[in-house]
Amino acid sequence: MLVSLEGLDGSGKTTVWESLKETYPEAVFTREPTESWYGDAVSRSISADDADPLAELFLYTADHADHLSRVIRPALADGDLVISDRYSDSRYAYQGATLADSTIDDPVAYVQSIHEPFTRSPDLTIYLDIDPETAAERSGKTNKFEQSAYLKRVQQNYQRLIDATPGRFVQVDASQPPKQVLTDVREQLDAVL
Ligand SMILES: Nc1ncnc2c1ncn2[C@@H]1O[C@H](COP(=O)(O)OP(=O)(O)O)[C@@H](O)[C@H]1O
Ligand SMILES: Cc1cn([C@H]2C[C@H](O)[C@@H](COP(=O)(O)OP(=O)(O)O)O2)c(=O)[nH]c1=O
Repeated sequence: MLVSLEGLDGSGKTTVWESLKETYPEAVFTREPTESWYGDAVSRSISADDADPLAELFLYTADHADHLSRVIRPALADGDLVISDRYSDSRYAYQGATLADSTIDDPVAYVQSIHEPFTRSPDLTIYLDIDPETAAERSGKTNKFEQSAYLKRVQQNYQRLIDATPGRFVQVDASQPPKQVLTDVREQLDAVL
């Protein structure tokens, strides 16, 4: 089973993901961007304020393709539980926002369309729900994605994804104290496992 954790920067995904390692020690814990050289290229792009948004989309997508073939598909073939800190919805929501002012009519649909022939959808996506202002504060506004106006667009895109496939998502109130967020996530996971 493939479970993804999604949400705005600062929503607490990594905090939850780290804690889940104790709860599910047998699971495969992974993340996007990955730690491969494709992930390194993505990190360089994140730090570049003038990165071309379309070039950046393809860097993230290359990292995802490698992640799928090297980590996700083999782990699922072995019957493992896979828990990924960010996955394809991050591309739909974030690059859907960076491409909003481009010549592409419907960037979210476009980004989905380039994934559709090869990706593997998560079985469950836990969305850590937080308002963009709190998200920007918590994440420290250190990169170009961590600004509240941009995160507002990203949030709208996530909402669109949730509305399109409500059965795949569970939402957790990420404004709660960390302990309660973790309890809610564990409850949701235990219910499906
Ligand atoms: N529920 C929470 N309430 C308050 N602060 C939190 C909560 N969860 C995480 N944080 C803090 O917010 C910051 C970002 O958390 P992090 O887990 O890295 O988020 P993300 O991976 O979604 O960007 C960290 O300083 C973390 O300690
Ligand atoms: C995976 C992914 C991340 N991102 C962005 C979100 C983050 O701002 C940045 C790095 O992701 P990440 O390291 O998960 O940041 P955080 O822990 O703060 O959420 O890359 C995308 O724009 N598209 C993607 O496909």
